[in-house]
Amino acid sequence: SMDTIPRFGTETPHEAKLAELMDNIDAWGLNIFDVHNYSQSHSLTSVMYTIFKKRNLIETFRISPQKLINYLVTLESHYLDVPYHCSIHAADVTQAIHVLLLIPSFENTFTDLEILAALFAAAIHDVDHPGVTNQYLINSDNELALMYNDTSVLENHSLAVAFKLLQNEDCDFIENLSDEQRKILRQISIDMVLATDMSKHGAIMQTIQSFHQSLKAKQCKDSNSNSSTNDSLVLTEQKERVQLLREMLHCADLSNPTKHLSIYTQWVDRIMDEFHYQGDRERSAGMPISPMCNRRTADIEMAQIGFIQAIVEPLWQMWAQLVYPHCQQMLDNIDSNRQWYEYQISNRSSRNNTSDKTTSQSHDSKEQDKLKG
Ligand SMILES: COc1ccccc1COc1cc(C2=NN(C3CCCCCC3)C(=O)C2(C)C)ccc1OC
Ligand SMILES: [Zn+2]
Repeated sequence: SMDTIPRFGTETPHEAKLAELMDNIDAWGLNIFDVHNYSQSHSLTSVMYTIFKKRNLIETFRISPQKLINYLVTLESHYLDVPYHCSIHAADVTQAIHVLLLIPSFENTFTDLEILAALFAAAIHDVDHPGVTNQYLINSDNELALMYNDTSVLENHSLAVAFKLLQNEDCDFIENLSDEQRKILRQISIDMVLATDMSKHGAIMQTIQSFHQSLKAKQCKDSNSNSSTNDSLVLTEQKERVQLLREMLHCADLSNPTKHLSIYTQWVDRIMDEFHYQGDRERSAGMPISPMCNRRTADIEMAQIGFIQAIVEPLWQMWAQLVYPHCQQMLDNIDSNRQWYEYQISNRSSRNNTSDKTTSQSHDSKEQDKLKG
């Protein structure tokens, strides 16, 4: 008999709790760590399956639910158990791009196929990530660097692994797409995942500036012509729509500081664990230790303030301008989170001057509770 598919794609004794969490699938404040815990560590499968159902993609593309789940569970199992670049990060980025695609400005912008490709790209973008940077793979003569000639090594590898898994008959959930649709899905996914390579960040920032100016100019012209159009962006060229999707995935990938402090600090702990473990491997291999990867000298708060000021805030400010006022919550969270880290630093110095040494952890958590409000 057709064994029924569980409501969120995977069996869990906490289905009621998971249902409560999934009511927030469209919200920026979804707690992806709770989803991971209540889905028996299947956050990527349950988030993707819930989004596909909600967006009616299973009907639109005549997807076999069982093959979709087979693919998602297999993809999830090919994310490694590393602190940051694990399947929870993929689930987090996938849910983030789903929320960004819901912004009213994009109501009439993307085709169903482009939305399918964007969600697929987010889900696969870091699969089989070994928890070290491209530079480490290059410096350590890793076979992946050899395979991909030192160019976007991790990003090329994740794409290859993700598409390899699709060749499995039981996992080919896009079997009913036409050849043309499969070609477009593959083309958009490759473009978007390769754009998550941080070495491309500068180039993306360059194009965003000029691209958004041309879009705003276009938007004014359109709205003047017929006042009926709401603020939704209509882009005739697929190339332009893919440019937007590329930026959107990059924003989703760099969205940790745009989340509530209690979520953001968990991602900081995870990335520092991953970078420090890389630093340990570099130290024991006698390699130069990458910046911020040396657990003995790392200044976690300074690294976050630098990350926000140099990378995350400028990117999200440019993005928020295009979709104003729909991303103010992200900018507000970035600002309050940066202030919290600045407060930690200022507090650190005064704390060092006091005689009684309150343990930093309990002190911070008390501060954190105060800030939670
Ligand atoms: C430049 O920021 C940092 C440096 C060292 C320690 C910590 C930070 C700030 O914290 C984060 C950093 C990243 C990333 N940093 N980078 C790269 C790494 C190589 C250095 C040059 C460019 C940045 C990435 O590719 C990702 C996106 C994984 C992701 C989440 C973070 O915090 C939640
Ligand atoms: Zn990522």
